[in-house]
Amino acid sequence: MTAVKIGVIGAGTVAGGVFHVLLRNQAEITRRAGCKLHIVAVSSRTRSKIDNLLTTLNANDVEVVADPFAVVRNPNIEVVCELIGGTTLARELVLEAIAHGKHVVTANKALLAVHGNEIFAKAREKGVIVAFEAAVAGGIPIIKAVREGLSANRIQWVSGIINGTTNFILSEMRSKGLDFGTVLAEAQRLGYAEADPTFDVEGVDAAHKLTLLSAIAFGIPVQFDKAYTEGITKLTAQDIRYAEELGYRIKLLGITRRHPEGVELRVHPTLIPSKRLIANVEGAMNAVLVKGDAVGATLYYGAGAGAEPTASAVVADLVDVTRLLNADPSHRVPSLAFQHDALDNAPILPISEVHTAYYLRIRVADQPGVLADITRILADQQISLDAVLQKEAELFEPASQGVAQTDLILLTHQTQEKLMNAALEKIQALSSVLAPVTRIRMEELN
Ligand SMILES: NC(=O)c1ccc[n+]([C@@H]2O[C@H](COP(=O)([O-])OP(=O)(O)OC[C@H]3O[C@@H](n4cnc5c(N)ncnc54)[C@H](O)[C@@H]3O)[C@@H](O)[C@H]2O)c1
Ligand SMILES: N[C@@H](CCO)C(=O)O
Ligand code: NA
Repeated sequence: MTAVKIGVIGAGTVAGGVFHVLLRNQAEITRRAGCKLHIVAVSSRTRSKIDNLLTTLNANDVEVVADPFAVVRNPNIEVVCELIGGTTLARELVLEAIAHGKHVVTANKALLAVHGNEIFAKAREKGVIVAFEAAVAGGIPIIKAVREGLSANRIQWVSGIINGTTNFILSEMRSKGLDFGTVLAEAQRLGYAEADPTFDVEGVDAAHKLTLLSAIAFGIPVQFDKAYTEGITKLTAQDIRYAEELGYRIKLLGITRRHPEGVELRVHPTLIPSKRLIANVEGAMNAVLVKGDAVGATLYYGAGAGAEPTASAVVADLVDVTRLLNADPSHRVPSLAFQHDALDNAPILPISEVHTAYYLRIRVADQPGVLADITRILADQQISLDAVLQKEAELFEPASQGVAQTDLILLTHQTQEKLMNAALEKIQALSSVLAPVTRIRMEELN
């Protein structure tokens, strides 16, 4: 075999990166793969941009087609690279490619988090590979690390910054004092954001990736519908500042942890001690901590979004597929790391069952007894405090009759979320509590 024939679907940010990386490093990649990786066709909705790219790269032998089904049904193509995103057309195309006996490489975490069980099952039936390194933490080879490098371990938990857009937004808000909208627009311009950026800022993209990480870490089916998902849109500059004063950074963290009674699967803003390495991951960079019983804690860091970092993972998968083209399917690494008939049916725990510590910001009337009322309610739920901070009193607007108000910041020890919910309901009902209580979860990550 002198070349493996690849069809690319989509001609956006990641596809552009794939063309650049593959053509620039063609000789080096061929030496690794054992034969040339040849893109024979690309499907694009529009012509001018892809034509310009191919001309610039002197890749005039690549056929440009409008219909993506012409790629997946092309008998000449052995590997389909799905880079359009979304879960409807992408699902049809990937299933059609598999039905035609083609291997698939995809960067599409939404597709696999939602339809992964179906897609992996069909791929197994047809004896083809569905590779997805680019779908989680962009260029960081985290899928390979967890699925292959840590296969001796009983993995205890995985926790990570796995959305570049939100990490970029939080970093820029904290360090430059920029507002949310300005930074989001910049993340979109830089090609980090999803086609629908609410997937980024509401934590959905991170939950897609966490679902895949959880599946390969614990050998469970993908269960995105059971993930707890909270984004960064309600975070205020004030909370970012208070956290900083207390020695913490706020990051959008994905956390999946195994317990005897089930698996935690949650994405939410999280206070992390500033001294932790992961708290200092800035911009669109990602970092994933994986704790195994034998290896201990391991940390993987790198670019989580952007054209060429993501292309790095896509092309690595293309090399893997090429090396395995003639291998017996039973010798391949299983899609979800564990043998398909050995998956665990451990339940995903509802967020109300999760144990964590909390940062609470409570806007109160600055009068005697308020703190005592709040701490009594917390004590009634067996919640103990780690720290209390009272900000300087300020005056209400004139309409509020000049009542002094202040922010109480409380850091609690670990408790169960349902106990905290019960306490917060009572705290919120106090007449001295003047605004909705802000609650942000905290993790020590050790
Ligand atoms: N941008 C990143 O940093 C990044 C990183 C990791 C994974 N991903 C994933 O990679 C995939 C592609 O992302 P992107 O950033 O390149 O997106 P993009 O919007 O830049 O590109 C998507 C391409 O698909 C094409 N497309 C969309 N719908 C189509 C349709 N119905 N028919 C034909 N073409 C269609 C678009 O025209 C565009 O060319 C997504 O699944 C995304 O989640 C992106
Ligand atoms: N929108 C995603 C792209 C990488 O998956 C992010 O910002 O992380
Ligand atoms: Na990756």
